[in-house]
Amino acid sequence: MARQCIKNYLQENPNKVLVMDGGQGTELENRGIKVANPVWSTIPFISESFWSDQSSEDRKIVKEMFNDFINAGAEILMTTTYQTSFKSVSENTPIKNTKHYNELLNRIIDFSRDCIGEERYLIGCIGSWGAHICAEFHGDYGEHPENIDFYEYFKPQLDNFFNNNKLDLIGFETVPNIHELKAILSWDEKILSKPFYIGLSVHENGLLRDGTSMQEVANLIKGFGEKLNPNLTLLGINCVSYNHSNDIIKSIHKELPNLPLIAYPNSGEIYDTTKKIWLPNKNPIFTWDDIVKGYIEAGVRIIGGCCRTTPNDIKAVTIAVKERAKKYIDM
Ligand code: MET
Ligand SMILES: [Zn+2]
Repeated sequence: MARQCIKNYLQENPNKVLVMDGGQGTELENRGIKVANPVWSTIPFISESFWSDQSSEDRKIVKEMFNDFINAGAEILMTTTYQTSFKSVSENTPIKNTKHYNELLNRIIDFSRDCIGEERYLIGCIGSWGAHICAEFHGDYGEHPENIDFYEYFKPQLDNFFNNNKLDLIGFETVPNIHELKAILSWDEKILSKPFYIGLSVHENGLLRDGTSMQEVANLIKGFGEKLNPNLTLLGINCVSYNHSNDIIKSIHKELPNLPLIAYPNSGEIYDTTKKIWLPNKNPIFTWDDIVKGYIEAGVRIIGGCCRTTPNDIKAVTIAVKERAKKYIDM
């Protein structure tokens, strides 16, 4: 059965909350893929044996990851293309021209679609501009972020993703800088020609990583008025602190009460950039049930997990979402 356009689906089913998958990059790492390189979780797809050898170990690992997220309840899953911009790929792999780049993206999308089946939604994941220089968690884009040609950077991936019918939704992830947000919002329906969302990278203190308040973010969006691209389907947060994510979501909902939201926080563990290890979340004051409850009350329509969240986390999200749905029906 053909999938309904996700924007229409969300509008026609106002009480439905979709469960998303978890942090693929870190999950592939957990399963033995060495992702520590500039193209990160794209790495398994770069090797020719992934495509030529049906029994390749990496192929099995990626497939099993998708499978485990689906078994945990995920209804909408992502391509593992966070670090797959043309710039990152062409500077760090043998793929140097747009023809080969498009072949790579098409292969990844075909493979991901095969893994998740026809009935589930597939998100084409695009890491922020800052991702290619590891700036997505501080948002410092240099002295003149207003002069960065964001469109030139994103164009090859946008041209591919927005024209590929196997993708239902495009996700701009971990956007930490207001100039980048402004640029994405300025692209019209000809460029961003199908449903998309923007996942903001927000600090524990509630500000965008570059220091912009959520009120300023909202004013920027409201300022577009009628000119806002109608394909902007959801706004939200990803890879933000698990413990603080409810407050952040509430602050966005307060400013933009009519915009559907998406939220997928990280596991709450802290990455020690010096030692390059994840430190435990010493203070897990909330359960997924608390988190999901708060999200749904604040207009969140898609809930999943980002870095270091596993199929077990997604299982907990699924249970919490189902519990909420039951309560809603009982009311
Ligand atoms: C640094 S946030 C990364 C998000 C990405 N979707 C992943 O987990 O693979
Ligand atoms: Zn993440």
